Amino acid sequence: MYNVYIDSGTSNTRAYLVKKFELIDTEAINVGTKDSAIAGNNNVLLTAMKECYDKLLLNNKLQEIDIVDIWSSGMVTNTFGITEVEHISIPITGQKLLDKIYLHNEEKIFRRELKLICGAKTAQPGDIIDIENVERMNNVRGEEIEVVGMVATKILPRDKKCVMISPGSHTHMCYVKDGAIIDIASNFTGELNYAIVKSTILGGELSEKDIKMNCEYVNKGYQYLKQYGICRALYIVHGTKVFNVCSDDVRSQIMAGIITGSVVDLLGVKISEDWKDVEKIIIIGSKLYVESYRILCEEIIPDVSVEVVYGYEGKSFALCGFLEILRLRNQT
Ligand SMILES: O=C(O)C(=O)C[C@@H](O)[C@H](O)CO
Repeated sequence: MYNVYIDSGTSNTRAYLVKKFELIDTEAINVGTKDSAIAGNNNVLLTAMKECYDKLLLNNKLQEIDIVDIWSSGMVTNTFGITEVEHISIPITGQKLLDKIYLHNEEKIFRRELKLICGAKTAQPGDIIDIENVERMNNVRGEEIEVVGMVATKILPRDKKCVMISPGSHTHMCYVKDGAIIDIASNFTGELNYAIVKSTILGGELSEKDIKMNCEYVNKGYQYLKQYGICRALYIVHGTKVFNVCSDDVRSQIMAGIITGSVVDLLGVKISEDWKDVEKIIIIGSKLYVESYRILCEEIIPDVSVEVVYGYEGKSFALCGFLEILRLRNQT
């Protein structure tokens, strides 16, 4: 009995073949909802998802009939994903995600039912969101299942109030209490970095690799941000090239300090105003730049312990979250 789980974000898609509760195989592709938003329709995303799915079947000598269910989480429920499904309101637990699974009959490419795991929002049912209050709204699609995985694996201890930070195309900070997400703060980060790298003069001045972060340069970027604001801070990065003061690697670390600094500054404000009882900050990610979050959390919020985790027993936290959903379903 096999399930396929497809975790698809803004920029990437990962598909997992699961037998009972065991991971059998995985496939990934650099296509996400951003690509359907740019294309103006979701064919590119669905085709990429199906390509991963077909490879899993082919590589494991399986047929369509062997797959009991196909599940998907992340940006697939965004307007530009598979089909738009409203977020679920906080508080969010694994059980709530399971209870609200959305069944979607995908007729274009998969031609079968998909079980969609919904995202989460801070707005409550019935809230009217307008230009006056939208700044107080936050939402995730994909990070909620990662939190479920982190709670299930005890990386987020149930008896501690934690902030989970998931750096990515967008960086969300989820405030987790008693194993449930009770608040979120959302930021536009990786996509900003990508746009700067792809479409500005800085593109030719920054390192193309994911490089090791050094606190001296990350802190420098943060200081520029604080002192001058984002526009001048970015110009200073350009200035280091004009006046030939440092290498592309150093510039990239300064740049990380600027973008990450803007997020961690917000975290500092949230902790001093709303999330006062936070005991631990846990950052997840597999790339080296994620260290910039640890460096700046230690700098800006020195009283709260911070840890970077890269997954659990070789599994992504989204997969751990999905396995937890399967377990919860088995119990009912
Ligand atoms: O809810 C949406 O539609 C989003 O755009 C959420 C997005 O920021 C993801 O959480 C990124 O991982």
